[in-house]
Amino acid sequence: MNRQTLIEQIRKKKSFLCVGLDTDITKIPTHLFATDDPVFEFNKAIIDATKDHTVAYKINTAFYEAQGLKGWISMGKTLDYIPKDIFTIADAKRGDIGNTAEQYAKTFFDTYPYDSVTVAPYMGKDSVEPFLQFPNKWAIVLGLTSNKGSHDFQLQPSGDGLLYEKVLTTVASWGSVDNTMFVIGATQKDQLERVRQLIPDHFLLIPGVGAQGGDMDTVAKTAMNKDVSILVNVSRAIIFAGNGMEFAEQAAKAAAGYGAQMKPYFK
Ligand SMILES: O=C(O)c1cc(=O)[nH]c(=O)n1[C@@H]1O[C@H](COP(=O)(O)O)[C@@H](O)[C@H]1O
Repeated sequence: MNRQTLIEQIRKKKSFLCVGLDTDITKIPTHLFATDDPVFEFNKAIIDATKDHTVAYKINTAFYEAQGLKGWISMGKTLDYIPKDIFTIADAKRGDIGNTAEQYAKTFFDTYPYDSVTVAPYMGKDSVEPFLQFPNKWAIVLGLTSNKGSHDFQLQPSGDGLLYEKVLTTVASWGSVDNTMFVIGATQKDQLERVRQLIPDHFLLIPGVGAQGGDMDTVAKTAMNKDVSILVNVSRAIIFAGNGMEFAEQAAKAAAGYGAQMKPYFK
């Protein structure tokens, strides 16, 4: 999906909600274990319940990889089930030397035809560039993450600024606003303004709202630009809003709640 189409989808739905399908098999409702693929049945119901409010789904591959072959099968079926007009993110946080990175890009752009994949830039340019070679595909590069560990390196001084600032401006020079997004944690509210000074036009994937305590309004007010250019991810607070027979209805309610919070930002 290209930038223009994504922006059109966001404006059409008056939403920048990304639902995270972090499907932890130990947390899905027990009645689903009567089916032959409980993880996929869970995801299918969540997608049906939330798709009207959602412009993107983010599949965190860790929860599927942990299940081995069956997990990869459930992931592939889930990706296939997501409506084609909704942006898809493989949250795989990949990064390696060039020839290996090419295999990762092939995995999440061809074998599993996601629109985008999250990438860790620690290994530098030759580890990110392979993800920038595919038309209408995106590298979503970790910039300033939502976790406490962001203070260990990302928020440390580097040259005349902070390390994450150098990452944003350097990585932004490797690609374009049409194939590079950045992960910026909603919990980093003091840095959001600085982020937009450095990268005013790039799409941002913003996790950390909901279970991690990030604030939707602060994010919207500070990070939205003329093309909106934000995808706010919510995983656990939506997909595990309930845990019984009514889990999908409760997920729908939670997604509608986040959707309602976004509406006022669309004139
Ligand atoms: O790359 C990510 O998606 C990510 C980056 C980051 O800095 N923080 C972060 O929470 N995430 C992911 O975003 C999701 C957040 O999940 P919830 O806290 O349940 O909404 C998880 O899949 C995380 O792996």
